[in-house]
Amino acid sequence: MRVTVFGAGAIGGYLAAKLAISGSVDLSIVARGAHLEAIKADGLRLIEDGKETVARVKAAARAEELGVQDYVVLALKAHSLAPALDEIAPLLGEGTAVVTMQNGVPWWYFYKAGGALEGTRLNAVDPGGAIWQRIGPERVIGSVVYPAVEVDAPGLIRHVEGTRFSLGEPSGEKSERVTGLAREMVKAGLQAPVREDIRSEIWVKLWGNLSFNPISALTGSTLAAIVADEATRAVARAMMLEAQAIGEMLGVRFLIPVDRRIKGAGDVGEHKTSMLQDLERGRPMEIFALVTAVQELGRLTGQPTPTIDTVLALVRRLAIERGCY
Ligand SMILES: NC(=O)C1=CN([C@@H]2O[C@H](COP(=O)(O)OP(=O)(O)OC[C@H]3O[C@@H](n4cnc5c(N)ncnc54)[C@H](OP(=O)(O)O)[C@@H]3O)[C@@H](O)[C@H]2O)C=CC1
Ligand SMILES: CC(C)(CO)C(=O)C(=O)O
Repeated sequence: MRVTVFGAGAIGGYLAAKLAISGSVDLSIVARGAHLEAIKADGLRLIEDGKETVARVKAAARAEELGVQDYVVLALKAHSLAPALDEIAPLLGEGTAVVTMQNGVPWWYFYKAGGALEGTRLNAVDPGGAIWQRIGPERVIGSVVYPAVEVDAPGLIRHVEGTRFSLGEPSGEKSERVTGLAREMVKAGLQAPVREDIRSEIWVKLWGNLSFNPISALTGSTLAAIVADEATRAVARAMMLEAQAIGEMLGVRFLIPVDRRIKGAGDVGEHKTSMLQDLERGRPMEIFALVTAVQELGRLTGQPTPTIDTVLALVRRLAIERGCY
């Protein structure tokens, strides 16, 4: 099985290191800059449970060096996908499956979703429908990524916690391609449950990201602090209820109550969300996939989003001012 991880940063680097150490797939990565140079020189280094392991991986700057794959895992940030389409293309052949590992609303959301919006392209995550057209939603295996991972230095991945990558076909089918990939991930020591309704799980993760991430960026607060403060908790809750109404219009089942989801976020503790970390590092924030796309879904379903609109206006402005938009 030929697998390329495109964008082997924190999440992609973790997945690639685990698969490479397990050794049962023909694994390669596409990376760039100092990170790529370090991996080529010293291997992909993974710190997990306090122990460092070095994974020897085939690493390339250009996909042409690797050729057509059985699976391509897109582990870029959501806003990096469209600019990378030309670079991804050489990896795709007739039967190549593409696993999307971005947080937020995926660009393929309305592929095989059924209902009146079937086939709708989401401008917030796929401007002009270019990703839909160039990659093709029929290749997609969706995922929800739970591990927390960081890149500590070029070539050095630090796993913080969690091993679960839920997988699912947009159609809900338990196809050979999704179960085959799940088997390899499990062999590598990861949890890879195959879901029949991956969209509902995407929404439960998104529920926290669409609210806590921008609020943390705006306030500089950790998850625990946002939840402990009655006023910021109320803002997050209002955003989540607006999102829930949208999701339910789209047939999503929210299997946990909103207050339990809020408590779960608070229990993560003194953790800075990825959006706050990106802001502090001067990197682009995933506003489009986590917030703007939900606003767009609100417009498409006719659901009002007053709190989401307000927080989005503020965080967008902040991102522009700081060069992180
Ligand atoms: N990190 C985490 O703990 C979690 C992350 N996620 C989600 O996973 C996704 C990936 O996040 P994360 O791993 O943190 O992001 P990272 O920024 O760590 O990794 C993305 C990698 O892709 C590289 N990249 C971007 N464009 C290209 C390109 N054209 N060619 C080659 N490499 C490229 C980046 O390089 P460069 O640095 O040079 O831009 C970077 O190394 C996001 O959607 C995030 O929200 C979900 C759960 C947890
Ligand atoms: C920590 C958490 C769960 C915040 O909602 C997250 O996924 C992120 O920081 O992007």
